[in-house]
Amino acid sequence: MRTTYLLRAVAPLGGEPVDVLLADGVIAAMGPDAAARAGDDAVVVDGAGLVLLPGLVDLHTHLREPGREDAETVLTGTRAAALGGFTAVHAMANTTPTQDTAGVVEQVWRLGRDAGWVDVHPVGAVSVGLDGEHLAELGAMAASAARVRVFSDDGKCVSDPVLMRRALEYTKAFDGVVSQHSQEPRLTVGAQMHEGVVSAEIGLAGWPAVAEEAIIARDVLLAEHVGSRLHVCHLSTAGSVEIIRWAKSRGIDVTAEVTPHHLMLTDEEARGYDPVFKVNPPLRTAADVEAVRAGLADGTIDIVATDHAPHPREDKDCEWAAAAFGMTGLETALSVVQEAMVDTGRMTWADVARVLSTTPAAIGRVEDQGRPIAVGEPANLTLVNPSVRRTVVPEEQGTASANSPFGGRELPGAVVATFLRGRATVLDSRAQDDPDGSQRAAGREASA
Ligand SMILES: NC(=O)N[C@@H](CC(=O)O)C(=O)O
Ligand SMILES: [Zn+2]
Ligand SMILES: [Zn+2]
Repeated sequence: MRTTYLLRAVAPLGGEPVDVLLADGVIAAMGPDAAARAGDDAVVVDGAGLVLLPGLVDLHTHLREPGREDAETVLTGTRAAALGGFTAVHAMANTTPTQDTAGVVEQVWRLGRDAGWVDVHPVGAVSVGLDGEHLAELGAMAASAARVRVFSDDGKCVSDPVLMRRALEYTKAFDGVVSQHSQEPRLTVGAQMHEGVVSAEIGLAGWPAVAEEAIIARDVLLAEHVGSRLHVCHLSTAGSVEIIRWAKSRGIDVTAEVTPHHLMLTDEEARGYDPVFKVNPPLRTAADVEAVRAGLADGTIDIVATDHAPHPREDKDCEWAAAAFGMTGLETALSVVQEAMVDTGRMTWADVARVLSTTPAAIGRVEDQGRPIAVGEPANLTLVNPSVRRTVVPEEQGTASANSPFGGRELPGAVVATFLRGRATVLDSRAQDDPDGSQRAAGREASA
């Protein structure tokens, strides 16, 4: 028997409070009907003051399995995702072995299904072993059980324009999209942080904005020439926002993402030489932060994606130059977006639903996520309390790694509950462990 939930007086997209009944994996009723139809055994959630959002969808997560289970596994990473309010994640391809064949993407997809915390959509590599030279079997990954639609060599740039052109051409056949990590490799040899005043003062090799912008400019022109769609990963500079704005005004089919950390943090953080702030692309200037916030608010930037990049202690607790690039983000993303965009009056909760759920689902061609909050829709939902503040303690998070750049900071908002097809993966802000997997199995049957 599956649990039903009566959410009392929750505010869909921050609007008027209403009762919502979740039963049999779907939104069964809304309004006065909901309480009337709830049975005596329904679990009642007091939702006064809480915002109900469609379950969040991340287009850019590193789950690290297979190969770096010391940093994260599909199980720990997807539990972290559920705690962050996500109901689906796209798992990046830079695993070991690389997610460049139907076999490997199916393995990751199965691990995600068996874990049951969120839906896992593996990203397929563009090139074999991310070698940047040989096109991977994109069609076989698309046709596999994992139904791959997003392809990326993320971590590395598809810098060869001929390979990029071929990938853009091939993905058209199955409505896929190439998600580019825009980093001109020759302009960033040995780069450690944003190239600017701070890098000059503290003596770290710079990663110039033009290394990102040159690739984005090239790729939007290639996408126009080939007539295919393009997605730009973790855009980080004011110039990149300008190029995307221009491309969209020309009718080029391009979408772009920004990470929570690029919406909040600047290169000033590097002054303490703490590698927790070392990331690709690097934290930029305050002017860049303002530009990406403006770009997200006006729709030039389509989505927020976490680029959750867990690393074990030994790869981060070392000198800056030796440390790995990347920071965790699944469990702070919504709070950072609230602080940077909602509490500043630049976006509404409906906008948050668009940039963290509806549009990422659309870009990834995920049909049962990012849906309207309406009767009959699958109950993939997130319940948020925007009125609380909490201090981030990386060691207490669900992720297996502690490299959060927000450790020790106070952020607004908390995920109270996450529902995946009507089943609570998170309730009272706690992960709902289900050791025998019975509820998860029930959820799967209902969704099949
Ligand atoms: N963002 C990062 O700094 N690191 C990512 C790779 C990537 O997203 O480019 C990782 O895999 O660790
Ligand atoms: Zn990247
Ligand atoms: Zn990444």
